[in-house]
Formats: sequence, structure tokens, C-alpha cells
Amino acid sequence: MTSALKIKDWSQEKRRALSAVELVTKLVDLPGWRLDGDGENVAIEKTFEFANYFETMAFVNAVALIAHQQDHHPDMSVHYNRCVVRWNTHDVGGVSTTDLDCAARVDALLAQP
Ligand SMILES: C[C@H](O)[C@H](O)[C@H]1CNC2=NC(N)=NC(=O)C2=N1
Repeated sequence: MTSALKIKDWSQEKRRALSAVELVTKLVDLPGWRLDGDGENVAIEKTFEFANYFETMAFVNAVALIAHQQDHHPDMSVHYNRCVVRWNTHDVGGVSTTDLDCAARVDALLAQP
């Protein structure tokens, strides 16, 4: 059965962990995202706040669609009116451009309509 949902295939792409300088430079273009952790656990994370639990869960599901489509999965901590999204590329043991791209996709979900 064909699906309208196309899934990213990373198998042919060479990815690497970005350096601290690269990361800090690129985070300038991702307002609200910050570095967290170090070594292989370094990640970028951002807290999104909502009016209530239903809105928070709607956001979590929208992020899950991005994760499925991009074959790239964030850690999320889900609370009554907020969700913390944390991106890291475990395949490269750091933060890759995939994480930055997915962070921008998540921000786009909430861009001014
Ligand atoms: C085989 C599959 O494409 C890989 O395991 C994907 C799945 N989702 C992933 N998600 C994240 N956050 N990092 C990865 O390196 C990763 N790799």
C-alpha cells in the first residue's frame, strides 16, 4: 500500500557531529534552542509552553509526525502545559545538521499563521 507519507532515508548520507563552534554559530538562527549535555550526550533542546494538556499533546503528536517522516526521533519530556524537545543524532554521537533541520521544522509548526 503506497503512503502519502515519505520517509527520509539516511543510509546514503554521510553525517557527522558538529563542532562546538559550528553549533553555537548555527544556534543563532534557532531562537530558544540551547545546547545541553556534553560529549556523546550533547543535544539541542527547547521548551514549548501551551495553554493546557490537550494543546501540549497535539504538539507532541505533530512532532511525532516530523520524527517519523525524517526518521529522526527526539527525546521529549511532556508536562501539563509544556513539552521539552531534545535533539541529538545518536548515529554520530553528537548534534548533526539533521538535529538543526528538525528543530527548524518543529519551530515551523508554531510559526505565526
Ligand atoms: C536506522 C534508523 O534510520 C536510525 O537508527 C535513525 C533512527 N532515528 C534516529 N533518531 C535520532 N535522534 N538519532 C539517530 O541517529 C537516529 N537514527
